[in-house]
Amino acid sequence: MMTLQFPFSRLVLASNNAGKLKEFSGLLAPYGVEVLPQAALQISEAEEPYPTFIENALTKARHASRASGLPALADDSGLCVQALDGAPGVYSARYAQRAGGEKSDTANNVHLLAQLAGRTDRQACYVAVLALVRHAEDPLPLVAQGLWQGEIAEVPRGTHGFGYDPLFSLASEGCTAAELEPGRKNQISHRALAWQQLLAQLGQTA
Ligand SMILES: O=P(O)(O)OP(=O)(O)OP(=O)(O)OC[C@H]1O[C@@H](n2cnc3c(O)ncnc32)[C@H](O)[C@@H]1O
Ligand SMILES: [Mg+2]
Repeated sequence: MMTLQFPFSRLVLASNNAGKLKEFSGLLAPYGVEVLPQAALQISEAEEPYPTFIENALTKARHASRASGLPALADDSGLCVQALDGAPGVYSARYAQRAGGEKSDTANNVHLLAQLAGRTDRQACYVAVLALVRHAEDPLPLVAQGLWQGEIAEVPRGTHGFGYDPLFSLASEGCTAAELEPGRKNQISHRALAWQQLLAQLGQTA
């Protein structure tokens, strides 16, 4: 295990997604940094109005840092499906809601399957963009991205993970992301890859 000195001992995790929080607690565990989910500090959810992951990630990080006075790490992520011209993309959390349905993982999965009905071209990519700001006005945030290629299954399988994981099928693993052990997902996911990129940058700047 690489030992690494963080330039700070505490940070706010600028997310309200329980699945992400669980994955980040695993990813950050070895580094001895105290991680505070923003809800624990009564920080409101930031607006995510932008068309790119990076803009939304930075906005979430700055919002949490401004409210807490602490460094903040944000993740803006989503699923990009080739046959749907990259949708749901930055709207992944709000996919069914934007079509008049409810805001839930189940509704999003049902909507995605409906959009792909009859399609055999089912390639997709998970994207995660991380932004780490040392303070709210940080002019030089650390930014990293990770991509994870898969295919959208015909039926959901598996109970681990969150979001679109039951539909995200991995040829190399022979299962969906929701059938992977959480530790395995945290080695190979878009979020894990982005985190490794961020760590490399921290190594350079610490
Ligand atoms: O903004 P925060 O508070 O972090 O939580 P969120 O769920 O709204 O997060 P995003 O705005 O980044 O939307 C990302 C959506 O993309 C999907 N997603 C991202 N990463 C995923 C993963 O590892 N597994 C399954 N679905 C994922 C899932 O539907 C998320 O709700
Ligand atoms: Mg969000």
